[in-house]
Amino acid sequence: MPDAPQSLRLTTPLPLDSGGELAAPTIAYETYGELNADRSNAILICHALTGDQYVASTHPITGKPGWWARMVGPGKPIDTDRFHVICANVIGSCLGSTGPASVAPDGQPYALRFPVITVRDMVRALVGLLDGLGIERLYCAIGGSMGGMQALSLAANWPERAARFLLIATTARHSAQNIAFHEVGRQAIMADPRWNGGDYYAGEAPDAGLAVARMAAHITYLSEDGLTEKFGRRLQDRPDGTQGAKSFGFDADFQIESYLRYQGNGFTKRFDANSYLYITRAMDYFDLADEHGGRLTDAFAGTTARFCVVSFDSDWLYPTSESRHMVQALNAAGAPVSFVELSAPFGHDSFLLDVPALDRVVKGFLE
Ligand SMILES: CC(=O)SCCNC(=O)CCNC(=O)[C@H](O)C(C)(C)COP(=O)(O)OP(=O)(O)OC[C@H]1O[C@@H](n2cnc3c(N)ncnc32)[C@H](O)[C@@H]1OP(=O)(O)O
Ligand SMILES: N[C@@H](CCO)C(=O)O
Repeated sequence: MPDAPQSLRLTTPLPLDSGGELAAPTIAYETYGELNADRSNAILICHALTGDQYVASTHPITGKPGWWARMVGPGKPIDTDRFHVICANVIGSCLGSTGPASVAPDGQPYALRFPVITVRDMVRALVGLLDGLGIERLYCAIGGSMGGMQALSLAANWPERAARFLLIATTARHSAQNIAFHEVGRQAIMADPRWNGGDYYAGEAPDAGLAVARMAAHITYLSEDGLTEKFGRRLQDRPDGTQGAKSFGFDADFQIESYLRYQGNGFTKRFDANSYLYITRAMDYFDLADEHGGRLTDAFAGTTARFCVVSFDSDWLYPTSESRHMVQALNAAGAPVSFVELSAPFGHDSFLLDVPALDRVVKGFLE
């Protein structure tokens, strides 16, 4: 079991890549397992776009198990009998860390007055959290998807803060295709009249736009084979009990339509539309080579850490070629790095699902 929900307020303003700063942001986090006497067994898990700090504990809104409960816990690949696990909600999000829905110093929600942040800004806040917790050097920093971007950013900008980095289903640079999908989602939110220029906290939220954004994004987290296997062209049972019949209208005739509507609507219950805008923007801006003078290798110059890079053969969002690119850069920087492409049918979200080979890789790397 985790400790009670925890948060830490940074005591100084957080400088941002945009040139601005965030006044004393709050970082909400969860911990699992005991920190040992010499503080050498801490693992930081960084979450993906819509993830949160509830990595292995019940989500306070959905009531569902933590998003990596299969991976984190006593005797699990990230073994909390051995490691002290920390997982924090990124700034810009909406599960307790400071974000656009938070109250600004003037007493009103930030909304679009919240500054545009980068992945490096998120990590700067995480480093502030580690400082506050008195953890100088992590045993390992781990992340999938945007979590992997954070781990990469930590490796590049604060290399002394971790001895190992485990990067899963991620990339060192957001591609044009990924920026394009994010832009579709943002436009769906902004086209919802309830979005109201981001100023909706006193009224109804732009759930219709946010649901469409999630539906479009969710497709990118899956794979064609996975969709065919799970739904194919099968028809959805209708609310009136009719089975296997087309409506000759625009109901959710196909199971995949029904599924996407369900995922889209469910998402609006646990996520803030403005946070979605800010976090997707941070991901789009992520380009580690560009941050380090144009050569990815230079981002890792002088690192003494060990790296493990994992990709999935069905992930077309962050394909294996992007992982290879990271591995080549790490090799060129002289870093010890192991790399594996795992076979799994679930697309990008494979890192969240039942892929026993991933469990073995994670456990093996931590040993
Ligand atoms: C670090 C992080 O990334 S944290 C964020 C990760 N979490 C999320 O993304 C949460 C939302 N996403 C999901 O649930 C993702 O699909 C996953 C990857 C996490 C889970 O995948 P799976 O276990 O394969 O579940 P699946 O995608 O099939 O969804 C199951 C749900 O869809 C519903 N569903 C399945 N078929 C249909 C259908 N035809 N019509 C309507 N609903 C359907 C199921 O009833 C189930 O509902 P429930 O979640 O309320 O129990
Ligand atoms: N499905 C996960 C991973 C996206 O990269 C999320 O919603 O955060």
